[in-house]
Amino acid sequence: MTVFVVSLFLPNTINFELPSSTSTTFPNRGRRTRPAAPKHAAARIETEQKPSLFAQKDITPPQTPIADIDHEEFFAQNENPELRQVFPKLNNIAPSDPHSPAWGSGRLFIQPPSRASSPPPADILKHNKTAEKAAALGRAGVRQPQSGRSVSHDRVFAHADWTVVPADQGNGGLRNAVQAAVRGGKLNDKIWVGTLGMPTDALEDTQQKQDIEDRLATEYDSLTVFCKDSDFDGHYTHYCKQILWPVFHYQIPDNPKNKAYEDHSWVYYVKVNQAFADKIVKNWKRGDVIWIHDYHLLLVPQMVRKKLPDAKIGFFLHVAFPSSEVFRCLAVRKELLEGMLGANLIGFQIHEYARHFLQTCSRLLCVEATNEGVQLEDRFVDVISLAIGIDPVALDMNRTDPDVAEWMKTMQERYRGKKLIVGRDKLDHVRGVRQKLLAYELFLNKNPQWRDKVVMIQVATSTTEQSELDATVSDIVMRVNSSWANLAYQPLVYLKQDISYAQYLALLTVADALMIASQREGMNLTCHEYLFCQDGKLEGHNKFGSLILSEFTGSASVFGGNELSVNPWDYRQCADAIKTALEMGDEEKIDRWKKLYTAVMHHTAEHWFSAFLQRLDMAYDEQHKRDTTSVPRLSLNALGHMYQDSKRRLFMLDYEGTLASWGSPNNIILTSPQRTIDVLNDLLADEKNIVYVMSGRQPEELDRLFKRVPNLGLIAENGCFIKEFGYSKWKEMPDPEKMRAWQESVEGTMRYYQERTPGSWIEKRHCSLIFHYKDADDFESASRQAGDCASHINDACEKQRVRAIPVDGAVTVEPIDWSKGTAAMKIFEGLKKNMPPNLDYTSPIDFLMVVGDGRDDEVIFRWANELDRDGTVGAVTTVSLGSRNTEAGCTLTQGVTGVLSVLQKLAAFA
Ligand SMILES: O=P(O)(O)OC[C@H]1O[C@H](O[C@H]2O[C@H](CO)[C@@H](O)[C@H](O)[C@H]2O)[C@H](O)[C@@H](O)[C@@H]1O
Repeated sequence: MTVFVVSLFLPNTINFELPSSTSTTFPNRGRRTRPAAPKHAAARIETEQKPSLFAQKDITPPQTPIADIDHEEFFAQNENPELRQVFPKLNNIAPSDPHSPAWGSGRLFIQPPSRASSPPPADILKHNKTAEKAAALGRAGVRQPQSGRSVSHDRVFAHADWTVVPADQGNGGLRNAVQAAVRGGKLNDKIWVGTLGMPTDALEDTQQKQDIEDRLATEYDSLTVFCKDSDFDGHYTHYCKQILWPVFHYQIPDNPKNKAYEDHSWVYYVKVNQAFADKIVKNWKRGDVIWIHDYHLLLVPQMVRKKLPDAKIGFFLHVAFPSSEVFRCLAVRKELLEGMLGANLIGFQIHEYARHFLQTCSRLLCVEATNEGVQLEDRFVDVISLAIGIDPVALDMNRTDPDVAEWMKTMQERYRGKKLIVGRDKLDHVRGVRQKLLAYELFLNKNPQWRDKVVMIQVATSTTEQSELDATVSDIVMRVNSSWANLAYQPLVYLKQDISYAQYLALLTVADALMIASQREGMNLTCHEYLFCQDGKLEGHNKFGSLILSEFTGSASVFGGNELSVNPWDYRQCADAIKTALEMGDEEKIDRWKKLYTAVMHHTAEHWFSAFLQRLDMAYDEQHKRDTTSVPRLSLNALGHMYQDSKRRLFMLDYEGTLASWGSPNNIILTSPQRTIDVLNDLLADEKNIVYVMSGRQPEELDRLFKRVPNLGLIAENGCFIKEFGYSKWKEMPDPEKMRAWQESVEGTMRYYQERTPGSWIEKRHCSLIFHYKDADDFESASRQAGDCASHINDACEKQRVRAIPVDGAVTVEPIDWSKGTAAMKIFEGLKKNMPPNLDYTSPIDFLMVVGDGRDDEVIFRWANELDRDGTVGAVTTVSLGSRNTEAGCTLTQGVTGVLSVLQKLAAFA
């Protein structure tokens, strides 16, 4: 079995070697802030290629979860010279949050320039004459020549030498997790699927391109997805960065500059997602696992599902998932949700994002969402939260590099006698660098005693041009320094460029506090790496520094309040937190750090990786068990034998959709077809048979329907009322007072939505309320209202023990504590104690048949299967109609007619 790890960027990219005279003319030749990459490429690849060293050399792999692991013991066990060979060089791994540089812009490597221009405006895209029209308007949309390059010029790349190097963009957390899983023996066979993260039009139709693809496939376990430069630019720079990234991080599009309402770059998002799906489909073999990552590829799960209905697909969202109120601003919200729902398992970093997703599906798609996942018409999609973490083993190795020690020494000398507050963040609005600096300024203003004694070092990496933010931040930096600096002291060191990995580790180790002020962030692994580096293991260090962390990061949910939690919008609170961090006594510092460190060591990258795949296996098996294509057909022959061999039989039969076709819900005088009445009477003619009919309808309706079937047992309103077999009185299961109480409040809410949905109506039953919108004038908008209505009721009514369930064209609100399952249980218990008056023998039930067609029948299938499993009933048959996934033991595809004819045949055996 191979695991396809699908992520926008491959862990490797290409570095070209051009004659120096030529290369200088290419804008992509970036400033080298790190040593030449190829040297490290080889080392990194070695790490990736090696099979589990733990497995090879009898080194004890860390068990997951490793919360209780003793730190000393853990590293002592893994301190092995062999292991060091796996991490021979620093810079083999990057920070877990590496901050990708802008695509196609000045970078570390020599790569072709992009031939993309900005995506054309929406009105241009609608027409075929794109080029002419754009040219006539003199607007972007046709490929414009750009300075420093030309199409013929960049062909030089097609003949240049090249090497594979570790990419400087992408998800470092994911890469480290894959590496840790390989090392830990949890992942034997993997294939990365992704792009090179560089423009590739210049390589079009060349042998070079083929060679690169082949080399990556054979030597680096990587399938390369090639897209046109303009497609990738539209996808990544535009749709991902300008629409999805801000919206997923709550940058609500309420200003005219925001692009969330426009969708011209959507077509590129679709194209790139499709290119990924095609690549996967082409290479997938039965048994392979597909694990797709992050917001760049939200449509891929469904695109793959369309072609490979049986594939095992997982999806993990690394960034935050916003509340439904924010998500609904996206023009293509349904497509995005449906794209994700192509997976078998969807993972989020924390519970809050998973809950938002479930709520959003319920509201916008009007589907049933439970705590476990989303019930679609024909499939269930599991939803979990599982926080990613860092790889302590690799980090431990890498920090012993002499460069780290060197940098630590330099910094200690430079900042002797000063407390250091550090940070490394991407410079965009979401990461809150501005708020952080303002808080620091306030802290210095309020605490003169600290001036001269504290330095904040802020590294700000920039991915896209954010000139306004850039200017604001620079102003603050200047203001702080001009207010409080002197010849020997600079309170704020601001580096608007990335630093080497050695400097990064040194910075985290010598710091007294780390401050993260993200307005939103999926997780934030920088603070995990910081806590790890603060363990005092490096010579001369015994830090246990404080962590000031925005409450809006995923990591805050993992740390359980042991950090100094701040709201980055509350500058006063942030300034106070800085003071607290600097003045905290050792005892409290160590106590907090220990708890935080335990959390870091519990949520490791390796644990995350293997736990997700385990959950995916479980979800897939469970979903497939229920898939009707793998559920056998009912065998009449076997059923007949069981029927004849039994002494006392119980039938539990659903009514609408099973014994009769669905009637109109507002048809007051509902009648049962004669054939149904006859079949039931035939069954009841055999005194060994006890027959119950179950329905969501009210007792009065069922009385009317079955007045010509004496002795029939009835379950009304999905289990809230029972009329026992052979009796004539109904028993109401719930307390009628309680029912009245919740109905009163829920009806008000329902009425609100109903009034806004022309053509909808409310049906009131004794124990349930139903909002019908099947015949609404505008079905689309009605289903949105219905989704909101369901979600509103579910949020408000948990205490009243009722739930709203979206069903086909309606939302049903009913009590949680009563169902067909609870009714069946009660009836069965009763049968053990009391004999129905017309039966004069005492044999226990040895034949049980349950037939149903709806989701509400699943509880009773489950109940009956349990009686089968524990041997309470000798012969149990559970039958589901239709094609929805089910827990029933077998299926019947001929609908109501099929059910009636099977029952008729059984009755004839008497
Ligand atoms: O900038 P992108 O190329 O679009 O990628 C977005 C970010 O992805 C990674 O961060 C996300 O995943 C991390 C690990 O799960 C998580 O800690 C972080 O909160 C997420 O935003 C990557 O680490 C960042 O550098 C990218 O900017």
